[in-house]
Amino acid sequence: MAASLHHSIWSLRPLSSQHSISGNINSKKSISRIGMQYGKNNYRSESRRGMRFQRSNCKANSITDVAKLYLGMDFGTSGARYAIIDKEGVIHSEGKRDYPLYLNGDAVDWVRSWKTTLFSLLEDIPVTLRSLVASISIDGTSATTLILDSKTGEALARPLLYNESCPDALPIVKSIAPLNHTVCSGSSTLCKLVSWWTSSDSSKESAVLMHQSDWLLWILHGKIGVSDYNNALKVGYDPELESYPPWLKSQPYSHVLPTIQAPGTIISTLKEDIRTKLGFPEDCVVCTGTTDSIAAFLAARATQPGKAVTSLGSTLAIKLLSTTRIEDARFGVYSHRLDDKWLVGGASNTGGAVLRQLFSDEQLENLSMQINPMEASSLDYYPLPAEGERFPIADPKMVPRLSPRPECDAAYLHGILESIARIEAKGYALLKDLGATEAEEVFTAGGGSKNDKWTKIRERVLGLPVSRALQTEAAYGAALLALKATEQG
Ligand SMILES: Nc1ncnc2c1ncn2[C@@H]1O[C@H](COP(=O)(O)OP(=O)(O)O)[C@@H](O)[C@H]1O
Ligand SMILES: O=C(CO)[C@H](O)[C@H](O)COP(=O)(O)O
Repeated sequence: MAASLHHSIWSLRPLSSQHSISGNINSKKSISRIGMQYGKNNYRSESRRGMRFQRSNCKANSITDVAKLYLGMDFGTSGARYAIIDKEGVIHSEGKRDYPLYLNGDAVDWVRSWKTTLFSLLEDIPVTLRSLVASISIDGTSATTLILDSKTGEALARPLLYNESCPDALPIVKSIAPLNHTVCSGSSTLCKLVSWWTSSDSSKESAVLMHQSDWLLWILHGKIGVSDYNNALKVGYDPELESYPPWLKSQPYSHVLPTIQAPGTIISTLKEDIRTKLGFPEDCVVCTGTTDSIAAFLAARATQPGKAVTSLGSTLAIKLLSTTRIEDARFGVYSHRLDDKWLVGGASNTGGAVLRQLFSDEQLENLSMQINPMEASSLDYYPLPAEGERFPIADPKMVPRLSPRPECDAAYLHGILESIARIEAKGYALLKDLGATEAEEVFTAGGGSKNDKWTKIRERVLGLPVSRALQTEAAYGAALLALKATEQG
């Protein structure tokens, strides 16, 4: 790999040797260096301005003992979260917000929803902690694409989400990119850019492309058009060359591409007006982010090749630490850079979004209790929330398969969980077949990680040790990025 112009952001100090705790964790125990300990999260769910928010604050014995804190924010598929840690990785506060629904005609006004959520979460942070925050980072959903006017900051088109596809642009992208390159997928950021470029009649000379987390960070630091080499992978940036490849730089829209830094690179201080209004310190810096599933991997602190993290959120994203880089758009397989190694994997549209269409979280918990995870389900589904799949089958026309539905809901859920586990197993087998380091252990992040029965089903189907990561929230990984940025200076 080319000598890195980017500092090594991935050699995060392992803050603890233990990566996971098996079994169902319903509380986080942490004895910090300042003798602070907090047990079960005291989530208080309050309604404020009609939006549900949850906050958990550990009560520091002596807050003045904490020199500096680090804020990570995760803008996932169904909601956003924050985590505030100290340099030992002890959590001082966490919070969560569902996205408020704003409509712009028939379309969801995501720009307004995400911006509202950003400031709601910042305001949810206890004022006493805000004054100690030294650095902020944000992760977002990968390939969620915004195109803005770099002069005004106004959006030139509606955001295109991570799982939206622009098949119209695929033939053009395939004609310029290498065979089976990561961008050769309808849901790639480059397909979204080319689709806009070829169809929009808005002004193009001052356009700039940003990903969801880049855009949220821009609101905080004010330097438009800056991204990171994880988010930029799917627009065609080459993290090994540390540049856009010649076949992309020669395109008429190359001026729209953002400048790239390593994840966790300080961009600027927090904007004055936000800082003074919300009570953050003068030296609070904002740094580049990453994608949500990479932040989840960072949170798990898996550092050896063969270790993997499956993010069981609204989607199923798998990340395997490998010494070899692989990519094949025919199957939706690509490699993100992780210092001198590669995070190989892909993201399926299966996952929690399908479960949420059928069951409430409470029903999931109750029905799961009735499942015997050591018994294989004979039901064979391909659970998708809608038409389209990205990995391990890259088919934008793939239709969900969720029938026949048995009378018993517990049996139905068992079949769905087992079918999702089979997709996960197929994904890991595909990575091995394509030459990646073989998976030897899987940690789990995301909302599905709390389901102990599902963990056991997955362990049986994958034939590998599967456990819940010690930290299951991507926001924790983003906070580690913010911490790392300040250590790099
Ligand atoms: N007990 C459970 N078993 C399985 N899945 C669950 C359970 N509780 C919540 N989930 C799923 O977790 C998902 C939310 O996880 P989360 O990581 O917050 O998603 P995202 O960040 O992608 O929005 C929901 O789709 C929900 O169906
Ligand atoms: O499914 C998703 C949303 O949660 C994203 O696609 C996920 O971020 C996977 O993308 P990447 O592997 O680039 O992080």
